[in-house]
Amino acid sequence: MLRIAVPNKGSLSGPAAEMLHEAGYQQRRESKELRIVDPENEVEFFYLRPRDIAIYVSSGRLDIGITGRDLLIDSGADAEEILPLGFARSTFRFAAKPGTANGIEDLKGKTVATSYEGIVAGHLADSGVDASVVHLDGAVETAIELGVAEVIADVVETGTSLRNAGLEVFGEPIMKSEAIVVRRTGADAEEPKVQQFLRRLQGVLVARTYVMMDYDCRVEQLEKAVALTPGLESPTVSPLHNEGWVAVRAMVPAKEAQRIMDDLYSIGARAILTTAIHACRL
Ligand SMILES: Nc1ncnc2c1ncn2[C@@H]1O[C@H](COP(=O)(O)OP(=O)(O)OP(=O)(O)O)[C@@H](O)[C@H]1O
Ligand SMILES: O=P(O)(O)OC[C@H]1O[C@H](OP(=O)(O)OP(=O)(O)O)[C@H](O)[C@@H]1O
Ligand SMILES: [Mg+2]
Repeated sequence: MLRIAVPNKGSLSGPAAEMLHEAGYQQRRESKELRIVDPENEVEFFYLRPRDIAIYVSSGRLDIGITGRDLLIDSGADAEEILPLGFARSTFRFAAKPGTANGIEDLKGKTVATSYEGIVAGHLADSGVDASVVHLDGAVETAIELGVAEVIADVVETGTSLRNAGLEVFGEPIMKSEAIVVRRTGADAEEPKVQQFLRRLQGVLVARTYVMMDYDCRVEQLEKAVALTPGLESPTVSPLHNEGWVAVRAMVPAKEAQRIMDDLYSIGARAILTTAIHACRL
């Protein structure tokens, strides 16, 4: 049975459970459940704090985990990213009152408050900057107002929390993060049960980002049309009853579907349809 760590709280937990559900796995019905077994799929899910997941996975007691890239790096655990999942996207940045600092070099001798001490201390050391780091559990934006630090380093998504605290980001982004699947460093990623789990999640990612497009076009326009809709392998082309016409079917990125439909129409394609993909194995 594959043992999988899933975030029990915070920004990662809802979207992670939704993705696992879409991938056909049972999920807990009640937010206090700590573990569930899904016997049909031969997996067991452990609901853990997102920050602890890489540590459990690195111990080898759990096979796989879903966490944030920033949390993995912050933990320093012996685990590696094997699949990015495209949700809980954020950047990790320094911020301060306007006019305090323009770049990391201005942090010398200052105090930085953060919940991600591992990332910040590592980044300061790599940059050769000598600054103190104070660890806070959350709501670090308030640390400056209350005099605990001159600078903070925190997760930024929309920037609303920083604006509300009267703070501004400065310097280069320290890192970009999103939800990821982690595995113990050096563990056999080719293991069939692990591969099957990853294929299911990849299927969800593809179903979310692609649509199926069907259209009819004249044989003379086929090469131009196929250049617009190359598909993943190659489009399916079938003859129509009307001679000189073909039907084409290909997967296209959902974000580009409307533009591609306009372009196909302008080269003479007709009966252009898109349909959602519910599940897929590439
Ligand atoms: N506002 C946000 N937008 C996108 N991702 C976020 C946001 N806040 C946190 N994250 C991401 O979520 C992960 C942190 O999860 P965690 O549950 O520890 O914190 P949280 O979502 O801030 O929840 P809480 O602080 O309430 O416990 C990190 O990978 C981080 O990048
Ligand atoms: O750029 P934004 O869209 O405002 O999002 C970023 C904020 O979201 C998270 O905070 P959360 O609400 O989880 O509170 P916390 O600081 O206690 O973790 C994060 O720590 C930032 O404060
Ligand atoms: Mg938070």
